[in-house]
Amino acid sequence: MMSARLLSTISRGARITVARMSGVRSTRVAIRTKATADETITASACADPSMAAPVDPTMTAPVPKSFVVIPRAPSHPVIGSLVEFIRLEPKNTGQKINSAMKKLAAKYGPIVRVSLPSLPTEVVLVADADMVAEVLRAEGPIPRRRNTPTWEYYRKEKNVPLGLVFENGDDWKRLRSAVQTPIFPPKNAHTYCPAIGPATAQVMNVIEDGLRCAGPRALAGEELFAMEEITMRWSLEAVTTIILGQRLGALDVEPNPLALEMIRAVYAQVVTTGPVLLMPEFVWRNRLTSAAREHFDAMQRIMDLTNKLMDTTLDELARDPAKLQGSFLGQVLQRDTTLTRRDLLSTAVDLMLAGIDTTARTLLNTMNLLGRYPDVQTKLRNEIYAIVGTDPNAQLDASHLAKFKYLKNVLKEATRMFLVVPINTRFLARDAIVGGYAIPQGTQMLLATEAVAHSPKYFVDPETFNPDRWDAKDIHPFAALPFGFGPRMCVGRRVSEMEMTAFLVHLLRRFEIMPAPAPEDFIYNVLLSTAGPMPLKFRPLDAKSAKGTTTS
Ligand code: HEM
Repeated sequence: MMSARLLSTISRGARITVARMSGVRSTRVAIRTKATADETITASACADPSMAAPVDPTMTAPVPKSFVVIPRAPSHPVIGSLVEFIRLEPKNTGQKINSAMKKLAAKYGPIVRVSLPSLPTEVVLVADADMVAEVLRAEGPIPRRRNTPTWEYYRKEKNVPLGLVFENGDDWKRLRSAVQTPIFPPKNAHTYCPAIGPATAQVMNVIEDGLRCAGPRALAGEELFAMEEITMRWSLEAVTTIILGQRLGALDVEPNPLALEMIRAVYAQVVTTGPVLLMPEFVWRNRLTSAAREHFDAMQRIMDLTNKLMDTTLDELARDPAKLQGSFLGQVLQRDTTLTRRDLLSTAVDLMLAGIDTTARTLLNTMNLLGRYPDVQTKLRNEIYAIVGTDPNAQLDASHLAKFKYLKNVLKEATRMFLVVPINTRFLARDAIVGGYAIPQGTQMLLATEAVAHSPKYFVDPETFNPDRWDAKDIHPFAALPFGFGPRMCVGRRVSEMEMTAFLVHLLRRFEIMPAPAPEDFIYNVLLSTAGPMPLKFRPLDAKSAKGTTTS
């Protein structure tokens, strides 16, 4: 067991050298991305030339076209292609960059050169699954993503490592290696399932109480019910339980003020990022606008709050090392690692920051879709009844998770239709041919993953919510990448899927989601979200309907 002394040393900020424990083999963690069968095939097919189509030696390969003839969006000094963005998305351009990019690809073609005010060099936007594949095949073993300049600036100023999300190169690999095994493989992600059971049961009571307070029409499912804050509180509670092994009290009748402050800070950080990044650097560096001040203030609060929570966990683990098994942080500390206290802090901040809003927003959207597609909802509920039982208090456990088939399709389809991260980035690790153009190593590529996932080229009737489409075997493997791809794929993917499964399993045994309109508008502030509250209506299921299929 890890000694209490070592743990208390960690909590005081010393460097962890070799955390050797009896019974635990001290192996470094290899990064593998065997995420799902289809991804495994894709990844190996990319790497293994023997799997490529046979080449006819008499045919000469077409000569790639030069980089400079790639269509180019008009650009001006300092402001880059901003004028063109405004032309394409005149209203609220700063929060519609993803949509402007979609329109840019429709106007100039699926590969286009763009200049952004916040970037020193031109970037290449691709909005085609084959081209996305070509880019990702050239990402190399340590893929590099663009980081957010304000985040980098802030962390350097505070002497905190850039962290898992924003670090690049060997420093990223070191962090990713340390966290990969405790969180990424489904088998390990699923071990956190029982831990979030109580919070998930509790949030159902919060919803029912909320409906009752809102009045008889809300309780009858006839009135819209605001779920944003409740879903965020649950998501925060679940992530904190998983990452730090702590119940925060975000769902209590009198929620822990710390939890509410965290939610507010995460929200402020997310909504200010887009507008701040459109400002020239000297403006945000000197905090010359209220958005810039709010942005840095939010980062500070997230860091302080996570630091406080982490201290509690480390003290607790120092007192009772048996608790190491229960949380992600404990699991990380059980391995042979050279992570410092600052590394742990930046990792915990990143996991919280990347894990709260993403999961909550995806769930809000999934609930809206299930309300609008009652047949899908009924089929899903029946699968849940068959696997977990009709008793709404029966707990989900890890053994149930592998049995869901339709629920997996529902989540695949919901995340295809609503990519909370609608654009991804990569720097090419080598010279590559993308869309027939020769693109030099180091070029920054923007992957318009949302545009691709909504393209009729890859999905018949793409705006229809059709989970059954995922039974087909011929879906382009790079057409829907809501969690990214390769060694840099979302490290929280399996945890997030497990969390969303738990939420839906509890929700659909307690409530019927009633039809409500589709969200009118979406905005993009680092994450994609609805411009207003997500339209949702719920009705508690009565005992009769809980016995079998329901209809609206
Ligand atoms: C529906 C929920 C989620 C979605 C759609 C999502 C999506 C993504 C995407 C697209 C990326 C970039 C991947 C790439 O570049 O290839 C990413 C990275 C990341 N996500 Fe998630 N995510 C979700 C939930 C979570 C959760 C719950 C956590 C933590 C518990 C998390 C932690 C991270 C981290 C740390 C990274 C950076 C990984 C790295 O660069 O090595 N995410 N996520």
